[in-house]
Amino acid sequence: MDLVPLAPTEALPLEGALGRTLAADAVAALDLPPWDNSAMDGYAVCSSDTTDATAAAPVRLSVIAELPAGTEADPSLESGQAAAIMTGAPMPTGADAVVPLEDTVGWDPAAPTAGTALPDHVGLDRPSPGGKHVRRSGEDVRSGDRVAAAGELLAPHRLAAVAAAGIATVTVRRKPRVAVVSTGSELVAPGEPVRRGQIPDSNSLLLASLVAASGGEVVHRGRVSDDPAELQSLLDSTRAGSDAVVTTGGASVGAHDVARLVLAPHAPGGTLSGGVSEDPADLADRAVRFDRVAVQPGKPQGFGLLPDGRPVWSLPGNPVSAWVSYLLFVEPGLWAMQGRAVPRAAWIPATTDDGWRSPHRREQFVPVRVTSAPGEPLRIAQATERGSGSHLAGRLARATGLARVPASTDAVLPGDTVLYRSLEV
Ligand SMILES: Nc1nc2c(c(=O)[nH]1)N[C@H]1C(S)=C(S)[C@@H](COP(=O)(O)OP(=O)(O)OC[C@H]3O[C@@H](n4cnc5c(N)ncnc54)[C@H](O)[C@@H]3O)O[C@H]1N2
Ligand code: MOO
Repeated sequence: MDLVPLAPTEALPLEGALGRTLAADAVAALDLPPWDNSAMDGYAVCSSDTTDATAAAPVRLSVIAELPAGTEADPSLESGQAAAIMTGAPMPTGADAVVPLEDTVGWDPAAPTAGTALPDHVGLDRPSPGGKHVRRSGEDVRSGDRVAAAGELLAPHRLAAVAAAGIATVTVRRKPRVAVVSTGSELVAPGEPVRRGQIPDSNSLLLASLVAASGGEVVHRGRVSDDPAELQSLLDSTRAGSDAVVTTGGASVGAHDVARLVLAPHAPGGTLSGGVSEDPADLADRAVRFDRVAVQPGKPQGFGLLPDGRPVWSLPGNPVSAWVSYLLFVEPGLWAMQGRAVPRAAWIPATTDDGWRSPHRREQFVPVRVTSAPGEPLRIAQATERGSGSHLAGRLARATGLARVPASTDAVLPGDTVLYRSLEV
């Protein structure tokens, strides 16, 4: 993650900031609430007037005003007086408690409330302590307080909190601009007739959709053949307009594994292997490296910086492998580019209905679906019913998420607890 560059910042109106990450703290422009106000529809009163109220000897207060939400009026209450007040209306000077309508003498739940005349008097049959049903100015947020911190995602509820605090513009990270490329001479556009040897390219749609969900902007989505010149020319043509590149396919050890040949040209078997690197950085830690990582699926992985500085993730071509690899490696990378501090991924315990084998010393990720009814303890079952067969692109549609099995586990048995991440959103 240390290698990925932070996206530049920009100021945005709140309307366009959903899903962005704050690059600077959002600081309240107001006290919240801005003034003491009522938490109930009822009567604003002086609590000292109500101290002796009982059912046998109710207190009678004269009603001097009506205060709807939005009013600027501030009638000064004296002892013996009350003001009808609606939820959210400012407390009148002198009042320190609100008596809900339901707690007033003679209140009839069946009587119409709208359009009725203001009564002259209101009766109270119990004391109402000072502060009761009053929302204090500044009790939520004070002007100058931090409402949301740099690094936090502007999710709908956080965006609303920022708006509530009187802020109109936020400083956020620009969306990382990502080029998504499927590699493979066997790929055709979805819906095109396939001759023997060909398959529809599903990975570029998968990855572009995932990039958008991670807060990135897809500036290019396409496919190239296994001819290294095609991938190289795509890298060149997207250089100016993208901040990162994600490829699938050609990440393994085969003779035509184009991503590895082009992205790691100085590695053994690469297009420039045996030659002398002109750029010492190619040989340093920043260069793109291809490794076998201890996860299933998703073993062959490439990652590093291109000579132009763009991070590139080279994911395996098998569709389930591409999905899992994206979630493990690319999503955190795009979050890091947005300076996002708090990872959103939540893994929760679930009981599995079925069992399957898990590879020794590799953490396993299995497409699963929820089988429990809403409200029941969470249960899951394999979506593909054939382990994590990483080529089962069609059965992926049955999955609602992924289960995660630790590297130390060789077999999952029916009734075992595994970690589950929902991926329906
Ligand atoms: N000798 C070895 N062979 C393989 C190994 C290995 O370690 N040694 N690893 C296997 C594993 S595990 C994986 S995963 C794959 C990854 O290979 P590549 O990244 O080189 O992927 P490809 O060979 O290009 O494709 C694999 C598979 O996926 C299909 N595919 C590719 N792109 C797409 C796409 N855009 N949409 C849908 N399907 C796609 C492709 O047709 C292949 O069937 O390597 C194993 N081999
Ligand atoms: O790693 Mo491969 O992704 O197991 O199928």
